[in-house]
Amino acid sequence: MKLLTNLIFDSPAVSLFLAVVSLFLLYTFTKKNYSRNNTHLPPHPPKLPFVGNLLQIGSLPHQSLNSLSLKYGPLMLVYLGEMPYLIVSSSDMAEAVMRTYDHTFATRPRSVASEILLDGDMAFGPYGNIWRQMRKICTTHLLSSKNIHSYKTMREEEIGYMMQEVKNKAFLSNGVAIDMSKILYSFANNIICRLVSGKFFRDEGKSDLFRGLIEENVAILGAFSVSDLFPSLACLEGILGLSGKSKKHKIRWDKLLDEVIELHIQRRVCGEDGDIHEDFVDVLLSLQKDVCSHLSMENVKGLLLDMFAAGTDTTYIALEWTMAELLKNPNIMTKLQYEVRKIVRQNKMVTSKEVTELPYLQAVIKESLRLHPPAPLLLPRQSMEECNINGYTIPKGIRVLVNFWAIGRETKSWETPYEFKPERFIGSEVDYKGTNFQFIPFGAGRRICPGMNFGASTLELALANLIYQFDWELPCGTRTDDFDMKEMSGLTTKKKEALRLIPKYRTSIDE
Ligand code: HEM
Repeated sequence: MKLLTNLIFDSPAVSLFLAVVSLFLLYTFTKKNYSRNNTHLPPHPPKLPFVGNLLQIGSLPHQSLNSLSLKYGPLMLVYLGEMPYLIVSSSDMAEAVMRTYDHTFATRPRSVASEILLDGDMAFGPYGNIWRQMRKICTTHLLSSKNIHSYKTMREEEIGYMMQEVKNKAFLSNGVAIDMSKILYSFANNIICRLVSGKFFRDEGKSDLFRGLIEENVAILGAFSVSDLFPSLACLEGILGLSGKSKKHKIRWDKLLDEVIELHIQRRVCGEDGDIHEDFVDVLLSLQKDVCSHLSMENVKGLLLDMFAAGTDTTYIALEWTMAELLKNPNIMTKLQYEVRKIVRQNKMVTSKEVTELPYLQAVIKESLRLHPPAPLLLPRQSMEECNINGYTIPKGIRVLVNFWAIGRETKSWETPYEFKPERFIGSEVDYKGTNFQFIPFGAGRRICPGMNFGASTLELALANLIYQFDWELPCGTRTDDFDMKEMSGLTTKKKEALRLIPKYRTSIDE
């Protein structure tokens, strides 16, 4: 989540902005706020007028919020500009929000960018009938267990392409480290584009176009616009805010999605069927024809955009961190390679079926998601009515951030929480399905990630093949202790430095 601090310091309009801030300081002193009206609100750190607690939030908000919550408790208020946010930082409080009061917190706050870019979508859309209908389509027609199984061949094919790319780059680089972040990003991007639009995206130049648009999406959706945090400055949105950028970006998406949809319509009319399986565009177009369907073309495009935005970064980031942890912990890498190579003896590639027989691999992925959740603050929620949690009044309309990064490090749930120790998941019932609130990398409740099973299967198969087919080394001169594990802030949290590794292809699997 791009911080306002970034917004202020990066913006060319910084001076104008600060001048306006000073003028409004006086105004906000007199402005009524939640804390003066209600004494039962959760505690909050001391705040400055107008900017609230913004200056206490560093470039990695989940880490700053974790430090504040250790002082002010697992349910605290933080003022980001004029807007109060409820920060949830323990498994108990997460359970209260996402199970006990699941319905109360089932909606999402709208931001300037999501309002423009994702009008009619599901992931950032308000809770209600349209969301329910889209969610049903998503879980029964697009990402059901049956469908996920049917995407097996496509997933294996895309992993095959990635393996070939690593092999080629390893050959050409002649023992020099290659940029694995780039390769993993392309893989995650290709698999989501293929899932959503079939092979269309591979047409001339389209792959790069999709990639650029998705990257821009994540950047825009992860940034706060001025009026998101300072509603009293809404009049300055046009000059300082994100709305202009979001509108331009939306036009580019519309053009591309119209083209994808038109091509799918024509293909149906001509009776062509290039892909063995229907892709998401095909499914959504069929459903739209249903007389009972209230799915507008905006909803179809919104759902397609959701898949691109929610599926690409998360998958790539999870793979990037898992590989980084394995290189940092060579004993764990050896143990994992032993497990995979023992089961998979005959094949050139690990198959989806074989992955189900690899408990240590699954433990490694869970441990990586615990320490490095791709979405450390999940996606924001908003309360639809007032409620009472732990003796505190939670007002209607308040925005909520569940800090899973902090929950994954809670000492009451996790022994030596900062250590990468996959063994903790062996023989443990703790899973990410949304019922164990100490482990919710995919969220929980009615807004839980509908791509969880698809995402997890992709991670498992990709990782199994990466470590089955290759041995991996750090760049020459880098020791495991020096290996950079810093995070970079955004809607999702990737590695700050690109993951550069030396892959050594195991020629024995060709024999
Ligand atoms: C490692 C992979 C992934 C992770 C860690 C992840 C994580 C998340 C999280 C934390 C949320 C918010 C849940 C909440 O508010 O409780 C979410 C929502 C969502 N995710 Fe994922 N996700 C992943 C992969 C995917 C994939 C592959 C897709 C689609 C193909 C997807 C589609 C969505 C959608 C559409 C939502 C919004 C759901 C709603 O608001 O009803 N995700 N995801």
